[in-house]
Amino acid sequence: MNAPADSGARAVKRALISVYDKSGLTELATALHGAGVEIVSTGSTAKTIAGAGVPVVEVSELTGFPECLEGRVKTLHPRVHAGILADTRKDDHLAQLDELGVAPFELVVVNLYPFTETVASGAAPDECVEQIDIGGPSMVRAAAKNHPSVGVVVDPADYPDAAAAVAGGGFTLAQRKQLAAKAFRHTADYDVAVASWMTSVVAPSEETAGEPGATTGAQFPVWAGATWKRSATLRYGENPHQGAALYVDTDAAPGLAQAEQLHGKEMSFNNYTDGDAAWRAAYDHTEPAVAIIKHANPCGIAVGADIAEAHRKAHACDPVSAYGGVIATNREVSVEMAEQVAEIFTEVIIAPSYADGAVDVLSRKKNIRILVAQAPAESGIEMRPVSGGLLLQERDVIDAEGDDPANWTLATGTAADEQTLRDLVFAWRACRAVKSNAILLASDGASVGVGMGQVNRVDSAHLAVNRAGERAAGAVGASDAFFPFPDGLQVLIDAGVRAVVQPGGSVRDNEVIEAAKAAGVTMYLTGARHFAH
Ligand SMILES: NC(=O)c1ncn([C@@H]2O[C@H](COP(=O)(O)O)[C@@H](O)[C@H]2O)c1NC=O
Repeated sequence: MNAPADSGARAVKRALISVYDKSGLTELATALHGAGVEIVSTGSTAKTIAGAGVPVVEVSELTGFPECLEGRVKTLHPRVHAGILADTRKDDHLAQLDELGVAPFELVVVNLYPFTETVASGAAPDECVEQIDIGGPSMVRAAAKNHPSVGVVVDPADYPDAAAAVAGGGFTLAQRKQLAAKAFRHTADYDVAVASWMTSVVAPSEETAGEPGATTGAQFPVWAGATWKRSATLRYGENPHQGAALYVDTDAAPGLAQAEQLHGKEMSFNNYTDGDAAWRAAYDHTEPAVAIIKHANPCGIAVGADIAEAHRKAHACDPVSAYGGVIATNREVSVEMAEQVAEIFTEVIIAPSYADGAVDVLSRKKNIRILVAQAPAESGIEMRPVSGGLLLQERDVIDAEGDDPANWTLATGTAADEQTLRDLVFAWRACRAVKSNAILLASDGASVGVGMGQVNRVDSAHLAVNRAGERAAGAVGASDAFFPFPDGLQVLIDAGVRAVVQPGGSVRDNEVIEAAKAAGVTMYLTGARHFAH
């Protein structure tokens, strides 16, 4: 590959190579040597190169100073850094190099000590500290700053292109800029990992609120850093006039953002937000469960003896709204379920896996997006931007004391029989996925009416009852937060709901409980709340 004359290409005569990850190293060194490049290198990198029969100059020969302090000082020397940082477009820099007897480097190849991997392995703090690379980032940053004169390579995947560029007359200026930007991203990722660990683990702030589940300095450090990598540009955002892209958190456990798409049109912005809500809602249940989501709210959630049954029950909740929905399952999609879904216009289906033949059945619909994803994180910190800042909170998971029916208080009515209690537990879990104010009516392990996103609980109750129709009579109900007045509950009572679960905690709990009592409705108080905004 010959660089065009006006491309700013600079012939590579001398390369500095210092890499922890030795993959592809001998091939690169061989290619550089073949192109007439002199190679200078550190300790074990030099040994690997020499072992491949490629001539190499040890960096200690260049500096006249031994690598010392267990490798803490190898390349941190003016003879190295002057060679990297000289702006060879400038005559006075070249003259100074001459005076100092330093030759410039046109190529720097570095990758860093595996700090993140060492921390993840559970290594002791001293060992982690030893894996904080100092000399490597210094060279990378120096070379990236000096990209008008130097090419910098930090990723073994780029070696073949680098070798080709060198053989073709050197990197173009455009290539050196791209490489420099990648190099600064590499050191930025690295520094964020080190700074996060230092802040959260080595020197956490002392404040603790003391309450169970309360905010502590360790959960919410004085500084929070993360880096995101763009993994897709999207056709548009929430609306067609908004541009949008998908980024993946380089340190987080994989989730929907890393899902593999097996079939269908490109995922849209709204597919991702609905998909995330569906994915999480399905995994709020331990039995085979299906959640069907529209605009981040469930139009059907159900559990079943198998996934096909769960899907039938979830779909039956609100077939009108399920049209064009996003479906998620917490179990493998069976062929039986696939046949059912194939009959319904569905935007996206997300599952942990698909039985043999299920994808073929689903793919009969050209556009349905079929995704395989890893189970969502069971806990962790979630972020929400607000103007001028960011809110961080612990993820709301179904594991609070109040989510276990053993800890519920029977406020009034007869204790629920086994099936009723199962339905109450299901309704309570399903309600977590509904935007507040949330009222969810359920029967036989399936939602039958969902009221969501209203600014008062009475309207949510009306919505749930209207959607349930005749199915409200005999159903159970869950409310994501307490009834502030008896009015919302009364709507459910009037529709024939026979048992209700709610957090309790209103100053008017007595009035609410009295209304249930007067109607002969069983009411459990959980003491836990599941607002979702
Ligand atoms: N301290 C230094 O002067 C220094 N110079 C280069 N390194 C790192 O040493 C590693 C390569 O060492 P070796 O060639 O010995 O395997 C590279 O990951 C490089 O980033 C250094 N190590 C850590 O800071």
